[in-house]
Amino acid sequence: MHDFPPLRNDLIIRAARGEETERAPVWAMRQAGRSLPEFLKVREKHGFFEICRTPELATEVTMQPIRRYKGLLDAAIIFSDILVIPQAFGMVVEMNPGPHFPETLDTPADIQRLLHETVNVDKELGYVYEAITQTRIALNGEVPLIGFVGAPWTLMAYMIEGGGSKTFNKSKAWLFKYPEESKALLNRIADVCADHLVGQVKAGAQLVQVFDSWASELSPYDYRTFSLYSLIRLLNRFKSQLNANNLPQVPTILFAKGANTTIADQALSGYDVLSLEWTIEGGEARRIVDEALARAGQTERTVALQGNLDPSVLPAGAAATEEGVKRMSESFKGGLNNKPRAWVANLGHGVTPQMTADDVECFLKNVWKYSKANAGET
Ligand SMILES: Cc1c2[nH]c(c1CCC(=O)O)Cc1[nH]c(c(CCC(=O)O)c1C)Cc1[nH]c(c(CCC(=O)O)c1C)Cc1[nH]c(c(C)c1CCC(=O)O)C2
Repeated sequence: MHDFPPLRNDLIIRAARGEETERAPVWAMRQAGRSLPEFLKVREKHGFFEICRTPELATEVTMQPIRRYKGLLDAAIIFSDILVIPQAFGMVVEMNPGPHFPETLDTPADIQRLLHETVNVDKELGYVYEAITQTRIALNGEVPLIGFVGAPWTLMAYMIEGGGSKTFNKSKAWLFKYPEESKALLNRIADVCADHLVGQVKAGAQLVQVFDSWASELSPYDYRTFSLYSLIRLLNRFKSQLNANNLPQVPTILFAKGANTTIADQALSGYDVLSLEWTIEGGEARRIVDEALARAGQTERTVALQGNLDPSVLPAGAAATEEGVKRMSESFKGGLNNKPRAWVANLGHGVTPQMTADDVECFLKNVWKYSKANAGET
């Protein structure tokens, strides 16, 4: 491990560990990206994956929102993509403008086409670790740095569909026609994802998030059987390798987008924080999580929650954003004396190019205003 400057803001780490905080820590998924004119400027000259693979550029765009929203953000997230894992397996992924795989996995026989049986993450993804180390130096202890990976199911779906999909017909056909081969593929992806997260922690990541963007496509049974099963394998391997390498057990966040019917199962999966889409209220999710923990006898554990304002509220303007943040804060608070407990404020999904930087700043300022203890009380 490198010697980095001491951390001056550990609010998100305390919330992720289940503590009450004086106000809710806040960041925004995709806070770096096309809502920022300074990002678009870098993008004029450099390709998307070129930025990911050039540590100086990745560091620069990771730092852009930290600089712009001076003091308002409680975390940075490393600029990279979930699709670096299929690339590490040897698949070609283009960004034009969405992700596109010229060659997809059509049947289990195609798995042989994956160049690597296992992936040496240091060799294939060392550029991410270099970017993380450079970003930690640039952050100078201002806020923690989040590392991330895609979830095995979401990555498998991309590798089979070749890009986004409305129906997920091809990837679901795999699950139902070739369940054993699908599980084997999910396991293989999970192991590489775990290794990639370990590499990120070794390089300086202080929390990690797993993005299961296509979680809501599966029935509760299939989510448990295929996705959550591989997410638990990923987590167990990650934690045991951190131990084996004398690395800190950093907080883990699971974003199973829209998978609201399996929140109780997610609560028992071992992740420290569950990130929610806007299709469930914070208070309702808290009740489900706490009941699941009580039923399982895990009363000493707290599972924190993250989220979950509908991102579409932001472009609707300052009044709508203030009203949305106020309602969100009321729903997620619940600590003693009206303090936020075990809550990381965020959007329910990422910042989009439809938002301006001012829209995002308005969101952040309102979280500061309404998530404070006693805010909004008369
Ligand atoms: C599904 C997914 C992907 N990538 C990611 C996910 C999970 C989150 C989610 O559900 O949105 C994760 C991701 N992608 C990116 C980050 C960077 C860190 C951050 O959050 O600021 C993160 C955490 C940069 C990016 N990844 C991408 C961009 C925009 C591309 C560009 O600059 O041209 C950025 C800033 C491209 C990308 N990458 C991906 C898609 C579907 C797209 C195109 C969609 C879009 O246009 O927004 C795959």
